[in-house]
Order: sequence, then structure tokens, then C-alpha cells
Amino acid sequence: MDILFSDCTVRFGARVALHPLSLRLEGRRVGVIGLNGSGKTTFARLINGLTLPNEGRVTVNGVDIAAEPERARMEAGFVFQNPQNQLIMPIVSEDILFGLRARGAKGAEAEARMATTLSRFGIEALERRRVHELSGGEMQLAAMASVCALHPRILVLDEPTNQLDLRNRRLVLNAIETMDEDAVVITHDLDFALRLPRLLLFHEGQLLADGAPEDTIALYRKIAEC
Ligand SMILES: Nc1ncnc2c1ncn2[C@@H]1O[C@H](COP(=O)(O)OP(=O)(O)OP(=O)(O)O)[C@@H](O)[C@H]1O
Repeated sequence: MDILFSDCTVRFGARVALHPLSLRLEGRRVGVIGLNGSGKTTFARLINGLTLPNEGRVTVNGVDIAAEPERARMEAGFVFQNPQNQLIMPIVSEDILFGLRARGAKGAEAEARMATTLSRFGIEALERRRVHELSGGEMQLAAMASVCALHPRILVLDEPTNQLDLRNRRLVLNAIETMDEDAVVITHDLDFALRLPRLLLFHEGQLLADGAPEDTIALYRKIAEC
């Protein structure tokens, strides 16, 4: 990935959610931690233009998110914190095909891409299942598959193991660790964060640490105890 934030500020009314940020993200995996409300989701949403900066510029693999939002979304797919907000069709296969058709894939090609993606995530059995009947882990995997079927080069995941039990957590983390796409992962799961090569810490809308996970987590623990 090559994601460049140049002097980006995000405000919601008078509230500054992200103070001026200049940062380059490269490599395969980057993690993001911080207290609730520290700006993690705001930061992540900038990566595929779900949120636009009030000032500054974001480019994703060279694509400016404000100037070319459609292309930016093809570079980076976003998996929401709550997969129920993401899976909009009633059946898993319909949701995946809906996204594929919106991107111009037709008939057998769309079906083949769906089958490959379901198999990649080991969830072929979910193809005809009703979304609202899925378990939390199944829903998370279906949401990831739905985004990955569109072949983004980067996946942005917002707390993908939130509310999952140990077994589903392992399934989802295994999928994240083995997938070909680059990933930016927001997480409160410090055991997982420790396994990432680079970890960012946000606090009150500011990037406070950016480096080895051991160092970032040590600072996070200090902040959390204050
Ligand atoms: N659409 C919005 N309108 C107004 N304020 C917002 C909006 N989105 C976020 N905020 C505010 O911006 C700040 C950062 O929120 P953000 O969702 O980025 O935090 P977060 O670190 O992802 O939190 P959490 O861990 O709870 O998901 C918070 O104070 C939040 O209330």
C-alpha cells in the first residue's frame, strides 16, 4: 500500500476529530489503536473517501480520494465495524453479486468471482444463507468476502473482531493474516495488534505513536491508566 495523508484535518462542526495529520502508510499490514472516540474510525474512513478532509489531501496508491472517489474506492475497500450496516441484501450471494454487478461484472463472470471469494474465506456454505440469520463471525466473514470480491488492493477493517467469540475471532484473524490484500486494521485486540509490523496510536484526534507494536501498546497502556 501507499497511502499519503498531507496536512489532513477533519472537523464535525466545532469538534476537531482529526488534528492536522501528515503520514505515509506503506507495507502490507498497519494496525490502529486508541481509546473510544480518539479518531481511529475518522482516520480510517479518509482512506476510501467515506469521510473527506476539511483541509489537506489523501492519496491512496496515487489516487486522490476527493478528486477521484470512485477510483479511490476501487483501491481501498472498507469493512464496517458492524457488518449489519454493510450487508444490504437479504441473502449472502445476493449481497456479493450486487456489489460485483455495480462494478460491471456480469453473469457467469460475477458468479465465478463470488464462488472464488467464498471459497477463499472458507464460507461456501453461507452462499444461500439469510444475512440476518448468520452468527457474528459468519457475518463478519461474509462482509469481508463481499468487499474482497471487488478486488480492492487494500482492505480497511474497523474492529473486525468486535463482539466475536474466541473461535470466530481466530477464524477472522486467520483470514486477515493470510489474505493477499494489504490491510489497515483498527482494533482493540492487543494480542492481535502485537502481531502487526506497524502500529499507530491515536489520542484525542492526534497521532501519538507510530512504530513497533510493543512501543505503541506501552504508550497506550499509560494513556489508558491516566
Ligand atoms: N459524523 C460525526 N458527527 C459528529 N461527530 C463525529 C462524527 N463522527 C465522529 N465524530 C466524533 O469524532 C470523534 C472521533 O470519533 P471516531 O469515531 O473517529 O473515534 P474512534 O476512535 O473510532 O472511536 P471508537 O473506538 O469508539 O469506535 C468523536 O468525538 C466522535 O464523537
